[in-house]
Amino acid sequence: MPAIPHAAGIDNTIPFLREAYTFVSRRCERLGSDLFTTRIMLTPVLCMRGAEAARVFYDGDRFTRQGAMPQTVLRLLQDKGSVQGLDGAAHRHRKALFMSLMSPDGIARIAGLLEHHWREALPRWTSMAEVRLLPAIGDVLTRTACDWAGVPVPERDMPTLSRELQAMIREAGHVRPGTLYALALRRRTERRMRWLVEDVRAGRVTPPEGSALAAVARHREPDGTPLGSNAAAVELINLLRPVVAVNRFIIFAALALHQHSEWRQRLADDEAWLEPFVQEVRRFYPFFPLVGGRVRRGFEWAGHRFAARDWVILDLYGTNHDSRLWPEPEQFRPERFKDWPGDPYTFIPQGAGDPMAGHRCPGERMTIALIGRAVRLLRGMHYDVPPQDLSISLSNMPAAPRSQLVLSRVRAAA
Ligand code: HEM
Repeated sequence: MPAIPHAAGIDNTIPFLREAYTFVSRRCERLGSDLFTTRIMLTPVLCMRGAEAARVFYDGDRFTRQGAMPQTVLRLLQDKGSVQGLDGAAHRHRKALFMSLMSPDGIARIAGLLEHHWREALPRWTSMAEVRLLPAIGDVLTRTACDWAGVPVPERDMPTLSRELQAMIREAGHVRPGTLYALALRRRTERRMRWLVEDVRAGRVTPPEGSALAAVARHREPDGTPLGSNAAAVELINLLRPVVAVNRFIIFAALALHQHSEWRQRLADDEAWLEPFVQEVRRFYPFFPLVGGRVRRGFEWAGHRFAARDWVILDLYGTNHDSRLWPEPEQFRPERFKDWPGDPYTFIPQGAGDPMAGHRCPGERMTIALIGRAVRLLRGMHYDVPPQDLSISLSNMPAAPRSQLVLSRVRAAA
């Protein structure tokens, strides 16, 4: 069996944290291999990238997410009892709950709610000297997500909830004092959601029919017992938080409209460019750098023996920037998505494979719809982009322009 190359260094934790989005692909290039072994946090890990690696990682039940992420990331992004921690039939049963909420009607409704809350925020933005777009869109999306999910939140609590949800996303890639603060905030959000589920079950709150709150509160485990209220709270947050996280893609879309301004006109001339533009935003800009898994049962692939409990990392960002799959990957070119056949293993910003069967993100169509609606709303606004630091550090997970994209002189189009 040919040996898999080993990356230089006894332990690569510090380079991993420093290089973040480019850690895996740099070493793949250097070693001339799509797989290599190393140590991170003193633990042996196999890193891989590319379409074939994505297929192995996502097809079948080879990998579990249990024990595959640092505790802080796990607690901020998914937490115990969530769909991500389940495997096999139990996972598919819970996943069906998420997929049932992603109907074309449900997605059209959330895009309409985004527009409603965006237009509601616009008069405030026009009265401000400057609007910092990342948190401003985070606030709009918090309202959108709660409305869509049927989660009632008193107006006075909205800013706090928005701060809590945004902190979970911002701190997930770090271990620093802010991370502990975000964890404490998360506990508060979990309590709020647990009480809400208990209120629904006790008949004190009636959720809108067909809403996410109704579906989660009424969900039953495969053995017919109701989902525990802690797990229900975690799953509700698993619907709210990622909707708010779409603010990062929306500011990347705004940045693309600013830096590739010819696309404003092309989008105005032909609406058919909207989806290719959104897809290129999701490919080009950095969001989830990678996903981790642990081998469930031993298997062999590419001449390598994967033993049970082996830790494996799949490079999402590197696969989306693999020049064999995406020629000139560092060019922003929506044209590449014009007649794209939709391969589920080459373009993987939200995971790969079949979302019904594996851990691929259930919210991908929703994400595309939200970014698309936001692009239309941005095109319908006038604003200036004053001088600021728009650079994006690929060492910082999750990435964003350093300035968080500041707009000035915001006004609605005539
Ligand atoms: C902001 C854009 C988003 C990004 C970058 C993103 C990214 C991802 C990725 C990479 C995974 C796969 C993790 C794995 O393989 O273990 C995932 C899973 C997941 N995402 Fe998303 N996501 C986004 C939006 C959404 C939305 C809008 C929702 C729901 C409203 C959502 C809910 C979930 C859930 C529940 C899972 C776990 C699925 C499972 O384990 O089967 N995400 N997401």
